[in-house]
Amino acid sequence: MLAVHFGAGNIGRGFIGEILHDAGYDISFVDINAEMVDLLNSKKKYKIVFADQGKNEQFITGISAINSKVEPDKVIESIVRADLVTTAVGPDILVNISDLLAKSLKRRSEITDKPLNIIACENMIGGSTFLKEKVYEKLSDEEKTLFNRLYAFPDAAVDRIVPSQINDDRLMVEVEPYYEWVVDQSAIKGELPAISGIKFVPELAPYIVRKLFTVNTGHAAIAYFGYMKGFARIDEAIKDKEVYHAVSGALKETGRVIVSKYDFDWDSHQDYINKILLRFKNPYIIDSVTRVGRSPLRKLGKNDRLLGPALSYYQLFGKVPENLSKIIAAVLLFDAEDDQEARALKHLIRNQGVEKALSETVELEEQHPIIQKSIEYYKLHLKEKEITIRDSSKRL
Ligand SMILES: NC(=O)C1=CN([C@@H]2O[C@H](COP(=O)(O)OP(=O)(O)OC[C@H]3O[C@@H](n4cnc5c(N)ncnc54)[C@H](O)[C@@H]3O)[C@@H](O)[C@H]2O)C=CC1
Ligand SMILES: O=P(O)(O)OC[C@H]1O[C@](O)(CO)[C@@H](O)[C@@H]1O
Repeated sequence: MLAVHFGAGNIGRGFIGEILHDAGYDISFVDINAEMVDLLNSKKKYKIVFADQGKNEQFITGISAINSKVEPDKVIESIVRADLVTTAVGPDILVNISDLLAKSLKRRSEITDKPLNIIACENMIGGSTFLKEKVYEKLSDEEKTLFNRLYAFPDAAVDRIVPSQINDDRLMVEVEPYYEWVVDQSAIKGELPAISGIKFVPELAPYIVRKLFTVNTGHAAIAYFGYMKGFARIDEAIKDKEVYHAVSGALKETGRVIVSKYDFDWDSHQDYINKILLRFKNPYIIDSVTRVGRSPLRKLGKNDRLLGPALSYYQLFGKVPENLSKIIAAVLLFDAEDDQEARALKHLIRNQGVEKALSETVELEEQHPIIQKSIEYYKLHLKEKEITIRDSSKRL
C-alpha cells in the first residue's frame, strides 16, 4: 500500500509517518525543502524518539521523497498509484498544493476508477473540506461530477505535540508519546482504511472543536502570555503563576462552550483539560513560545482557537470571556522578529492604531465588547510591561 504525504516536517515525519508506517504503508513524502527530500531519499529511513523518561526510539522505513518544485510529474505519478493521500503542510499552504493535487487527481481519473481519500491533517476546522474547495476551483463541472464519484476529502483532527527540532540528525524527530488522530468516517470513499492509529467517528465536529479549543487554545495562551512576560520556552512559561492562571482560566471558558455545545460532561472535560495541562508541562519537551505562537494573524482568525471560543462564549452566555480577552490582548504584543505575521501585525498596529488593527484582523466592529475588553487588557499589559522593563533596567 502506498500513501502520498505532503509536508515532511514535524507532524509529517513525527506523527502521520509513524501511524501510516505501522499500518503497513510505504510513504512517499512530498516537500519543497530540497535538503529534507535529499536526506530522506539517501537514508531511506528516519528515527522517532519519544519524549518521556524511557526515550524509546522507532525507525520509520519504506519511505521516499519527492521535491514537488523540481519533479511535479513524479508527484502526479505517485498519486495515480496511491491508496491514501494526507497533508501536514500548514493551513495557509493548502492552497499552494491544490493545483498539483488537482492535476494529479485528473490524471489518476484517466487511468483508474479506484476511489481515493485525501485527508488534511492541519490545525484547523474543516481542513480537508477547504482543500477540496481549492482543488474544485480548478475543475470543470464535468470534472467535479467525476471527482465527486471517485474522491473524498474527509476532515480530521490531529493531536500530538511535536516541538521545534534541534538535532544533529536532521531527519530525527522527537515527539510526545501521546497522539490522537480522528477522521470523519461518514466522508470516507471505498473501504475504510485499515489504520489502527486512526479513530474513525461518525461526526467529527465535537472532536475537532474540543481539540482546537483546548489543546491549541491552551498552548497558544502559554505562548502569547509567556512571550509577553519574557519567557522563551513553554515549560518555563507554564511554571509562572500568572501564566498558569490565565491559561487555566481560558480553558474553563472554552470548556463551558464545549460542554454546552456538545455531548461532553463537565467532569470528564475537566479530566481532559488536566491531562492536557500535564502534556504542556512535559519536562522532556523543549519547545519555544515563538514556534507555538507562530502566525498570530491566522491564530486571531474568527474560527480559530482564540476568537472562535470567545465569540461562542459571548453568544451562549451573553458575557465577554475575561481570560480569552487577556490572551487576545497578549497576541497584540507578540512581536517575534522572525515571524512574518508578527511583523505584519506590528506594522498594522503602528499604522492604524490598535483598535482598528484588531477589529480588521478579526472582522468584528471596533465597538464589539470582545474588542473593547481585549483593548482594555492590552493597555494594562502595556503598562505592566513598561513597569517590568523599568524595574529590570534599575536592576541592571
Ligand atoms: N507540530 C505540532 O505539534 C502540530 C502541528 N499540527 C499541524 O500540522 C501542520 C504541519 O505543522 P508542522 O509539521 O509543525 O510544520 P513544519 O513546518 O514542521 O512542516 C511543514 C512542512 O511542509 C512543507 N511544505 C511547505 N510548503 C509546501 C508545499 N508547497 N508542498 C509540500 N510541502 C510543503 C515544509 O517544507 C515543511 O517540511 C500544521 O497545520 C500544524 O498546525 C497539528 C498538531 C500538532
Ligand atoms: O501549528 P499551529 O496551528 O501553528 O499551532 C501551534 C501548535 O499547536 C499545537 O498543535 C498544539 O498545541 C502545537 O504543537 C502546534 O504546532
